[in-house]
Amino acid sequence: MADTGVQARRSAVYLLDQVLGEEPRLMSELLASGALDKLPPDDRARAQRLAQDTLRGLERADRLLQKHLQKAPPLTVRNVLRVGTVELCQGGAAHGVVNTMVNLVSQHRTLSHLKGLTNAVLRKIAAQGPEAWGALRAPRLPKWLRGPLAEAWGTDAIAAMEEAHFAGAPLDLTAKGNPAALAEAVGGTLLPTGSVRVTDAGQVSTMPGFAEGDWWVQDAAAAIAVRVLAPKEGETVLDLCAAPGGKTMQLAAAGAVVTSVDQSHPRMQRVKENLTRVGLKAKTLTKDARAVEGEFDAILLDAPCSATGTIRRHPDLPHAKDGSEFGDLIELQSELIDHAWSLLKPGGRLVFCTCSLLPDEGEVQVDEALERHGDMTVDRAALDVAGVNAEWITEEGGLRLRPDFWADKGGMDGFYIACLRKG
Ligand SMILES: C[S@@+](CC[C@H](N)C(=O)[O-])C[C@H]1O[C@@H](n2cnc3c(N)ncnc32)[C@H](O)[C@@H]1O
Repeated sequence: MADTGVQARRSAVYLLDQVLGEEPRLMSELLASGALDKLPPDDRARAQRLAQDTLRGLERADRLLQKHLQKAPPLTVRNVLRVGTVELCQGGAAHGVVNTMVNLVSQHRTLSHLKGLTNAVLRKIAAQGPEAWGALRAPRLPKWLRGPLAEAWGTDAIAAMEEAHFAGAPLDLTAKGNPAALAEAVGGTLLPTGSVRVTDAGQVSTMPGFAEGDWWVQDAAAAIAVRVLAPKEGETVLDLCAAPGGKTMQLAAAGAVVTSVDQSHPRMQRVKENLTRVGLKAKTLTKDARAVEGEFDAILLDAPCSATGTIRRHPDLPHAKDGSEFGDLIELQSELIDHAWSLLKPGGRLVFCTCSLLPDEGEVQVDEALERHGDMTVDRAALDVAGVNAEWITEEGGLRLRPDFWADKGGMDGFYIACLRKG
């Protein structure tokens, strides 16, 4: 009889081979290019979860494994051992995990000779690993990222962020209507900022209200940007870099007349699908944000960035990236701010945000934009939003959100948000 866990584990190992390979790929890219499309939905979800759990616990797994390995086996076998170790240390049944992992290696075209090693190592892990696991530190970020973050926030803060990354993220929802009613319907908690948090959520599309379009998935920190912009009924609002459309939907739900722009065709398609599902309207444009014309009452710019604030959800990022493309992103962010500024009516407001933990993509961008634009001021009053803690407000008047904030509630994505007023 086929063990459904075999397919999911083989696919988890495949994902890890790609993320940790010589030409590292992001999991989101792999999934978008159909890497798991042949799997049934349950296996697909399980493969993703196993790969993500393994990436979150990679340092711990490697520490345990190194005691039992004289030299590093080929990457695929190392990843089989890593997935097995994480499963065993998180309470997986020893017999099932070890047998499946040994089978994966024995069925491999070129690595089958390593099945004995796989068996021996995982049996030792099954005996000693689970106890040792809990005593190990939360895995550290790689040096290329830990260095600049420690410089910006201090080593204690980085350690707290690493704890948050290791803990992963619950599911946050934004209600189209009443958030308290949504919290009750889905068995979630209403967060101070109005998002609804669900722990141990199952498949999103089977949750109450999904088919009816009552809500969409959106991290609580990401949802704050639109609350800072505070759209009013009938205002013209431009949402730049909008896909997959979480903020477009918030703006449209508030009654604004929304123009939603993203340069990616497939991602814009998702904005349209999302709007249809929730029954909201926005004008959608697929183009470079720097080519948009017109004049708007308010603009939201959720600029492309390092995404270092989303590591709780994307534990592949620190492994698949090395920071080399961040310089180009930082330059693009200032070009986007400048163009957005040219589209804003006098008296209008631009909310600039990034899901980044790097000040160069947040605080520094705003400081520099203020130097370039004599008619730009920071609107501190806009940060007076329910649930926003005064300690999160920065010197220049933006909001610095970090994954270690709300630790007792399950954390939040790292974000930077500032409201800039024209004239
Ligand atoms: C952080 S995501 C946006 C998330 C979105 N605002 C939401 O709330 O769902 C950044 C987006 O910027 C888009 N993008 C990157 N460069 C762009 C450009 N020059 N013009 C327009 N969109 C761009 C990417 O395709 C991506 O969808």
